[in-house]
Amino acid sequence: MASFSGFLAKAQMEVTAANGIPSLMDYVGKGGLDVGDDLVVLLYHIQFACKRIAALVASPFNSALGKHSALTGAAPSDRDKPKPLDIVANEIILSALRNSGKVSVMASEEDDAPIWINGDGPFAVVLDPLDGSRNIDASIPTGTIFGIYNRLPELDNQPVEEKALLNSLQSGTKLVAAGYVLYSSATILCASFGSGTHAFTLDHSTGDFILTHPSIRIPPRGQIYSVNDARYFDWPEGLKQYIDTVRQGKGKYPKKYSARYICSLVADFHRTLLYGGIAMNPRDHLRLVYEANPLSFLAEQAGGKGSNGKSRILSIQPVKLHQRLPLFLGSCEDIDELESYGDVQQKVNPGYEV
Ligand SMILES: O=P(O)(O)OC[C@H]1O[C@](O)(COP(=O)(O)O)[C@@H](O)[C@@H]1O
Repeated sequence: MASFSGFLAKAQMEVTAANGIPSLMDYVGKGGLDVGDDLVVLLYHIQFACKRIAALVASPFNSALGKHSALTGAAPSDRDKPKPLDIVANEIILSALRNSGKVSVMASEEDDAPIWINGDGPFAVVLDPLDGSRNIDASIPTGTIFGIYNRLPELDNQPVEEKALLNSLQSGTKLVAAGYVLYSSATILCASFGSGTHAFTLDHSTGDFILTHPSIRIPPRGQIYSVNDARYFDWPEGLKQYIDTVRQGKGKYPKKYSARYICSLVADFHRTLLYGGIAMNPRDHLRLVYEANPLSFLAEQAGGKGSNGKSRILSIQPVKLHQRLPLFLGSCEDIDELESYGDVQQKVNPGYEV
């Protein structure tokens, strides 16, 4: 007799096929967006790596792994040292990118310098393999963020270190594709290839990412601000005034705003993409190359904005791989209103190491 889960899987496959709902791989392939064979192969390997990471994050053994601090040399109180799962995730993605044969260089939050992989690979990939990993022990959502650039052929004859770095420091305006994978109650892969932002939910019964949110549009206005407001007293006057104004319903949108803050960038951004509002970190904390740029690309492709509080994130030329900056992502009208307060970047950061 067929098992219930087998029955469920078959029924779901029939429903998806009957409704013509494509999987990620169908969607990007020749019958869909047709993003090109090289990018399809790369995406196949990235999504495969992220399914492995999703399984690890949800594993009953992930916290046991976390206790082996000898693996990383990190003392438990050392807030910014990579946790073991960050490292495992990094290795999983590196191996997937190598296996794809499509990547010349990978630049990751977990590595001091970019890793040169294969001079023939058509793409450079920047990534944060597991953001928010300090949340894992409490089963709070985490995420992988990635950005994909074309390799710059004019650098091919440069020394390896130099071409690895310069390929990784391309302006966000040159992104070919970007995405994130949210590991939460559902595992969601959200990506853009330069024609809209689309999200796919992992169907655990078939192992496919299924298109669940085609052509996402961020509402032009949200009613939510997302920030760590324990730092209120370190904020500049402009940011204090903006938050005080919208939470009293005295802003351009005459409704009282609500606060939501998960403290996990991918999760806070995902909610903002769907519901609108602003996800922000006003201090110099988040990274331009592999956090702010990919997420700003997704925000813009969904009709929203990514700003450092003064200007467009994608137009900032990176000068260092691990460069940090204030980040404001979300609804167009909310970001415009916030920027009109002028002074919204937190310059001081007393009491916090990073
Ligand atoms: O401490 P803050 O300012 O609230 O910053 C929280 C942010 O830091 C992050 O945890 C990333 O920081 P790490 O790279 O140090 O893990 C984000 O996921 C989150 O949005």
